[in-house]
Amino acid sequence: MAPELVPTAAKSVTGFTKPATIPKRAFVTFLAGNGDYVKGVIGLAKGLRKVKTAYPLVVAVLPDVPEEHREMLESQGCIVREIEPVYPPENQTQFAMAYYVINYSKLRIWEFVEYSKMIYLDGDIQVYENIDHLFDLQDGYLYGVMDCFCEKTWSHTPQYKIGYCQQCPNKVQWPKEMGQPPSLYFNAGMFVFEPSIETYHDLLNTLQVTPPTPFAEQDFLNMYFKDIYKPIPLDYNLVLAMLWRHPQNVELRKVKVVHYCAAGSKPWRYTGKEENMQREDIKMLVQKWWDVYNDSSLDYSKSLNGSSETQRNDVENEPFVHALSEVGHVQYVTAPSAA
Ligand SMILES: O=c1ccn([C@@H]2O[C@H](COP(=O)(O)OP(=O)(O)O)[C@@H](O)[C@H]2O)c(=O)[nH]1
Ligand SMILES: OC[C@H]1O[C@H](O[C@@H]2[C@@H](O)[C@H](O)[C@@H](O)[C@H](O)[C@@H]2O)[C@H](O)[C@@H](O)[C@H]1O
Ligand SMILES: [Mn+2]
Repeated sequence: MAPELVPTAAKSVTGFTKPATIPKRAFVTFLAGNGDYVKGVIGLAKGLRKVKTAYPLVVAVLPDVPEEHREMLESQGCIVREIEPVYPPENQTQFAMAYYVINYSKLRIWEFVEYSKMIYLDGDIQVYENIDHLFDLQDGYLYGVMDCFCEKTWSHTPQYKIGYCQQCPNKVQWPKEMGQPPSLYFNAGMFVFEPSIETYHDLLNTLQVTPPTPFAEQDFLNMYFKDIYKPIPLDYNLVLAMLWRHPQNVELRKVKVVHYCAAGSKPWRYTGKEENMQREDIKMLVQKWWDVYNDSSLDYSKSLNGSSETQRNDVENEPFVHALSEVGHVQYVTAPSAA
């Protein structure tokens, strides 16, 4: 039985004691529809448990996610939060994928202000090594991994047309007559951010006056956060196309997070028929995803050894303890457990 941790209240400058404000952190993902993406989110929940994260996974669900799927997520220890859809202004845009229009609803996560810092992860992402340290990145910035412009999905862009990609900026020089090269651009399948009501309202207001573009909310987020976006290494969000577009940039053994976004690579839909899907590295990564998804020892109820009540308290305490230690000036004293 873990020793009871008795946090002493933080001493404030006025000498009055007040409960330490506990900065809460969480991972957050997004789920829409009644289809098979719920498998992606369940896999993500089990993967985060396997790497022993100290933080919970919040799932922002659209109203069309059925009760059965919500219960499956709760039984895997997820915190399910219903959000209202967000639609872009009336438009004739041809999105790179027609369903991208629902991805604007991701913007609702800026409203989750009970959390001081969150890491957003798409449902088609898996975490294979602990990335909790990303929560300690300096506040005031949005962190994400630079995307690649070389897939056909980018064929509508000037950079694709001239063969320019930020992943190899020296291969094709950006022609002066085309003005400035594109700003650094992150893949919106994974990013570290700080929820904020002011930012949330400004995002929604700005969206309503911003003509939609092919990569939907990903384009919009890159435009909105252009001045505070900071790139982090691709080990934190391997966009699979990097394996064949920029293999020189990838050291697979160092990769901590894999993003199954290449056409045909969603593990729960994998047939191996699409281009690049017969590659040995793709087959290995798809199998790796299934190994986590099928590992019953990672199920929420089974991962709590001892009495689930006691262990659940410890599990629930972990973020609490972690958060307390974050606050820095809080000293806590271990005391013999009551039992
Ligand atoms: O039918 C859908 C389509 C998308 N999504 C969510 O929206 C994210 C972004 O879509 P997707 O990952 O398919 O885009 P990609 O990264 O492949 O471009 C997914 O990961 C899911 O979290 C969903 O829940 N249901
Ligand atoms: O709604 C737009 C989506 O745009 C991004 O996916 C793209 C992007 O990664 C391209 O670079 C790839 O070529 C493409 O395959 C992939 O689908 C995000 O992963 C997703 O979360 C979401 O924001
Ligand atoms: Mn994705």
